Amino acid sequence: MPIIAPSILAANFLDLKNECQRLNASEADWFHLDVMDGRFVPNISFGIPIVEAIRKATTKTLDVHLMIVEPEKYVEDFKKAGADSITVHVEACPHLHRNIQQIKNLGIKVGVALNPHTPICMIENVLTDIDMVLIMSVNPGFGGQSFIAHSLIKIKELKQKINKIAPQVLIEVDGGISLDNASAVMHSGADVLVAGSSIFHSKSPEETIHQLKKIK
Ligand SMILES: O=C(CO)[C@H](O)[C@H](O)COP(=O)(O)O
Ligand SMILES: [Fe+2]
Repeated sequence: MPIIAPSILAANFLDLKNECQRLNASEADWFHLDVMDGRFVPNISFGIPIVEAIRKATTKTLDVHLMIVEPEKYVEDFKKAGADSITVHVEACPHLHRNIQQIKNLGIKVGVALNPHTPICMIENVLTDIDMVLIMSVNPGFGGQSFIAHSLIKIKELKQKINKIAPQVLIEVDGGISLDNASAVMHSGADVLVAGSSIFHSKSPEETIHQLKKIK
């Protein structure tokens, strides 16, 4: 059964309290929070105050996806704001091993994200140090983009590697996930499905989450 992580980026920001309450009452497992800085990615989303506010609105896991440069300057603040896990991008971290240790020392889970063009081998030497790998199945920066088909090959390759050396590491897939492709993503080896538009822009987000949850 997949872990379902709705991406708040696609929620109605004017009615965030209600959106959180709906997710609380749904089968959603995690809240996925996309933080964008306008430097690592060509878009700015939200930051620490929103994470803090959402923390007050749910007891579910807050899965913070940092699409920012120099994450080491902010991870402590995101932990204080209520993050249960922080994922940083390998492309934004020239000292990735150090960044991972810093997040682990905060006592929360740590993930590493890979852009669509970044090969799996870039994280091979830290796989045993982390809790999760996030495979970006769109170019980061925006919700509502189309799933990049090559991601399936990448998920399979990562799954094989993880099975061999770090079977406890979760594979999270993020970008363009819908009821049409979620089954293929799961069969390729995913554990966590992030979905923004396909949940929040559907007729019934609760029902879409329920259908995603049923995927084997
Ligand atoms: O990290 C992200 C974008 O950079 C988002 O999590 C992702 O795009 C989810 O939105 P959607 O399901 O609409 O593609
Ligand atoms: Fe994300």
